[in-house]
Amino acid sequence: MHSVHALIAVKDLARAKSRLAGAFTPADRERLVLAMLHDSLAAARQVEPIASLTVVTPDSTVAQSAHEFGADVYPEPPADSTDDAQRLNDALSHAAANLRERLGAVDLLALQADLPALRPSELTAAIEAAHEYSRSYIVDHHGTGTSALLLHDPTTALEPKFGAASALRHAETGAHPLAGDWPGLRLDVDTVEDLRLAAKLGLGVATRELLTELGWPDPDSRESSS
Ligand SMILES: Nc1nc2c(ncn2[C@@H]2O[C@H](COP(=O)(O)OP(=O)(O)OP(=O)(O)O)[C@@H](O)[C@H]2O)c(=O)[nH]1
Ligand SMILES: C=C(OP(=O)(O)O)C(=O)O
Repeated sequence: MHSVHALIAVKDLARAKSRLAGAFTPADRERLVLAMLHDSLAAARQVEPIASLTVVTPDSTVAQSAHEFGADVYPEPPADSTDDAQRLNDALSHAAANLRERLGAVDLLALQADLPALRPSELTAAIEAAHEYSRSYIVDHHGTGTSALLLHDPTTALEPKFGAASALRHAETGAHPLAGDWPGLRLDVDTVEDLRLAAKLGLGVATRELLTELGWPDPDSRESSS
């Protein structure tokens, strides 16, 4: 069984999921970010090859929740850049380098934190498929983003290229796109439409319970989506 160490990045809660600002109050949006993180971690924890789970974040509330959800925390060093994607990629690179300094040239997985419909079986299959390639990635459901980047090469760095058009940027830097019928693994939630799709697919417990408590989706949005 190949083992892999997983990294999950989450930015400051106050700035997170800005594309959901029209649908949720700031406090509810923060709860939703934590619920989706919880479900992503809960699914990842059931994946046998995942030897450790580390949440990379500058936010103390996220860090506390990550500990409660059974993950390790890598406190993000002060940012060198004001560019969001650059900050995210720098944070992941630092955390990846730190893991390899401590543990040797272990296999790595950078996984999105907003995968509330993720199934452990999908991630297990993806990790198995990734063993064929030195660096590989999973294209998101839009076909343009990346829901996970996997590194199985002791001599190469993770070189994360998350952000706009990251699927293309991962391809351009030599990573291999993994093929597989993994709808939950590909469904990163950034918009209300994504959330509806994830609800149709089947949400994890934390996100489902929160949305039920918030009365979401409201009757109007249900009508407009049918
Ligand atoms: N640790 C860390 N995580 C980040 C940073 N920027 C983004 N992320 C995380 O990376 C993932 C993708 O980020 P984005 O798409 O930029 O932000 P988002 O919060 O998902 O959504 P929007 O605000 O709507 O763009 C999310 O899990 C973010 O929390 C950062 O500077 N540091
Ligand atoms: C950062 C990314 O995701 P999103 O902006 O969709 O959360 C990405 O796909 O690289």
